[in-house]
Amino acid sequence: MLQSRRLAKLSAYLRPHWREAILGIIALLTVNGLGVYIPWLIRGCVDRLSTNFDWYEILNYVVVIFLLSSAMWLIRMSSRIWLFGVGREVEFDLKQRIFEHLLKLEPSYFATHTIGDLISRATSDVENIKRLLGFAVLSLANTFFAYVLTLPVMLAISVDLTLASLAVYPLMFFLVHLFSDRLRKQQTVVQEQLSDISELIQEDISGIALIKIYAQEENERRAFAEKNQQLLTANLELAKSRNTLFPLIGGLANISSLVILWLGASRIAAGNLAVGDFLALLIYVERLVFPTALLGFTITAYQRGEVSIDRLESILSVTPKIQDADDVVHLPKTQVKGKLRAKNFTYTYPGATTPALDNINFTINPGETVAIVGAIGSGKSTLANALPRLLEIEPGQLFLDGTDITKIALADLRAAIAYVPQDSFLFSTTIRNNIRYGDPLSEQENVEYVAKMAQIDSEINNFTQQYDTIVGERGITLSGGQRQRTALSRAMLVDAPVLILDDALSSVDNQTATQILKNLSTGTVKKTVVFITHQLSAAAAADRIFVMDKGKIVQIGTHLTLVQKEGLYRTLWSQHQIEELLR
Ligand SMILES: Nc1ncnc2c1ncn2[C@@H]1O[C@H](COP(=O)(O)OP(=O)(O)OP(=O)(O)O)[C@@H](O)[C@H]1O
Repeated sequence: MLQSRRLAKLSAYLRPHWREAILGIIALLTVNGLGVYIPWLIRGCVDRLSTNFDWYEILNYVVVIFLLSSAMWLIRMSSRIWLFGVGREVEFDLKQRIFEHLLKLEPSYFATHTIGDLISRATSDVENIKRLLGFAVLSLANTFFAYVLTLPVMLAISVDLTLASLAVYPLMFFLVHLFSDRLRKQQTVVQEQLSDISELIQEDISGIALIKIYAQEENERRAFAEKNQQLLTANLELAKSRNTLFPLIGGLANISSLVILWLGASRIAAGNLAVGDFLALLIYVERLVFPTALLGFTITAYQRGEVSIDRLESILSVTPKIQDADDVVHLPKTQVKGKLRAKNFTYTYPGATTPALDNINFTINPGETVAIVGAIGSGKSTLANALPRLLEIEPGQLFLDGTDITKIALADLRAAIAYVPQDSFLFSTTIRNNIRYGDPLSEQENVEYVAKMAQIDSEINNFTQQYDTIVGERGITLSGGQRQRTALSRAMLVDAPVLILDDALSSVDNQTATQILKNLSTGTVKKTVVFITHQLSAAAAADRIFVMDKGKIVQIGTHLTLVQKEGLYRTLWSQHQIEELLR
């Protein structure tokens, strides 16, 4: 069952390249046909030697054999180019498919799958499938044709000598069968250990500062040594099985030649076998030795590929949970006014026992700036993630301009809602390209305009390379506040009618944050701004404030009305004032 599913997958990978595959297989068939015909000619030539022969005839044989051998060489080369080419094409397709598929998956998928493991699957597993479809297919087809074409001719020459020479084959196939299960299991372990190591390297490099601060180098070194040791053990086990099986196959295949040599020689001596037949049989058996001995490597390439198919398919078979509904509604950004509404909105994270958001109700009017404040873990980020559907939510709970957001085409919804998350991720490219990420062709004046609105323009101009400064892993490191304001500029450039800032100004001082918020609410067409924050003095400038506690909105009002009332907001405000005084 599993096997047939894998074969179905393999043929699906091959389908777009069937022409090259067929050409390669036909070329292999031709090569093997010639490989059988040439010894047949040699046989005739040798038999002529034992009768009265003329040199002209022998020369003819030599020329024909030379020409056929040259043709065989050319066709074999073409078969390799076609079949290895198919492997490379499939490698290209798979890498592209995996990447595109990963882009479609929801963020929660990446919370449960490590980057190291995904990278290992997209590289070394794809490489194994390339080898399966290049080398293993070529080798299997070659072995198959070698046997199918050679055996009938051998049998035609001598049935009993042929059967005697093949007497060791059942033993050989039995050995292959015996080892194949073990090899496959050992291969799976090696591939899993490889993923584990990639994961560890990736995580340790990302967390290098933490390792140093907590002086955990020795522990991490030990953890790595342990995983590395496990990989070594798994590799050695696999090598032991392979190194037992492969020489055995090669050795047994060679016994066939010895059998022909021994029995054939005694028959020639007895006058029961022509020298030409003997020579042809010897060449034919030799022809079979190489593909048979190669069978071990072919099996390895095949099994590695099989394990890798399973590992890749486990990614490719994941259906994106968040996708366009069947009755999708298109809502172009230019038509969106920016009204947001939540109706009895409840959200529980998968596996959680209590909801992160519990029966939330609100309406945010177009152009309104709403600050969301509350204790840590009260559900603010969950709400911010739910609005652009970064979380999988049930229909009928959240609405944009009166339309259920689960019905709005994802591309339209996300074009209408610009979102700046808590972690302001920047790509390793120039500040300009980071800012115009959502609109790569945007003019410099627009880039500068949004940078001014986000209060980062003057700092960028102080860098020697200004907007051409490279940031991120391959460039300079911006301060937390600079990163946040660059990320905010990026969100502002796409000019979406709704802007969600999830604690996106936490590293910016209160005064600058308040100024930025004011800048956001100016302009001809006012954006709807949802400003999640712990900075209460910046929140105070908002049109309204939602106060959240334990997954619920417990208060709604302006700063002035809320401070006058008994409740969580007043407590938070008092704390904030004390903190400001103590600064
Ligand atoms: N991926 C997740 N899986 C399970 N539970 C989660 C997940 N993310 C958040 N939670 C839980 O949901 C609740 C709300 O979290 P959320 O991040 O929305 O709070 P928040 O108000 O934004 O907090 P903060 O002010 O610290 O950013 C918390 O109890 C949190 O532990």
